[in-house]
Amino acid sequence: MRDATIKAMAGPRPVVLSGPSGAGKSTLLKKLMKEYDSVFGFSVSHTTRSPRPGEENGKDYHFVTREVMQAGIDKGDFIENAEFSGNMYGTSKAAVHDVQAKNLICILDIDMQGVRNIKQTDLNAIYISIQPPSTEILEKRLRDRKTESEDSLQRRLRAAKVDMEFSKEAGVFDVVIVNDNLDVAYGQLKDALLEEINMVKKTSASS
Ligand SMILES: Nc1nc2c(ncn2[C@@H]2O[C@H](COP(=O)(O)OP(=O)(O)O)[C@@H](O)[C@H]2O)c(=O)[nH]1
Ligand SMILES: Nc1ncnc2c1ncn2[C@@H]1O[C@H](COP(=O)(O)OP(=O)(O)O)[C@@H](O)[C@H]1O
Repeated sequence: MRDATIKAMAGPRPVVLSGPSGAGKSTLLKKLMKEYDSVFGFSVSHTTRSPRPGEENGKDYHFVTREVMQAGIDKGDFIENAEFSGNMYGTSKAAVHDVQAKNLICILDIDMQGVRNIKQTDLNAIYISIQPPSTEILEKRLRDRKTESEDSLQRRLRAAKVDMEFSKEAGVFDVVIVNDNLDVAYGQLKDALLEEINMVKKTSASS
């Protein structure tokens, strides 16, 4: 077990969303948080990448330098961390604690290294993979998003190929959702989480 302190704070089971960059994780997650704002809370990761237009420090990510991030890792502040496409990303213990302290379902948006590492903890998460319909569609969505340089785009597409294979490994994900039509994919995501959503709603109604 990598971290035993998290368990003491345990509320409802956390949800891990993973999948290739551009598969639609943020889009689906934002829809879910909007519809169920009193049910889900987002685990705000740290990253060394630069903010995109519209991204807010402390809301989308904690945007930090490599030095600050490494110091936090060395201090033991992180549950997991990974290098993705030339940048560092990581989930701090505080990010998960903050959400669980509010008795909300904690959602983590992390890459496949994060999935492997979170599986070693006692977080007892639900693992959901969001996949694109094809690599061609993924590339088009990433290009249309206009957030990446050509180099960053190519790195993400290379990582996507590995991620798409990883999603097929037996026993890793509880649910794999192919995000073709957004409304259909969103419906599948809600279905996968229905039990947890109802549990949180019942608990908050009775308290
Ligand atoms: N391991 C890990 N991966 C993360 C974390 N935060 C974000 N990621 C992943 O890092 C990758 C890149 O994220 P980002 O730069 O926001 O790009 P995007 O996925 O294309 O929107 C995605 O696969 C995220 O799921 C984290 O705290 N830990
Ligand atoms: N089902 C879908 N159909 C068409 N475009 C989509 C769909 N889902 C997401 N997108 C678009 O694809 C791009 C990548 O989605 P995003 O949520 O940023 O992916 P991720 O968070 O997995 O990197 C965004 O521009 C988003 O608006």
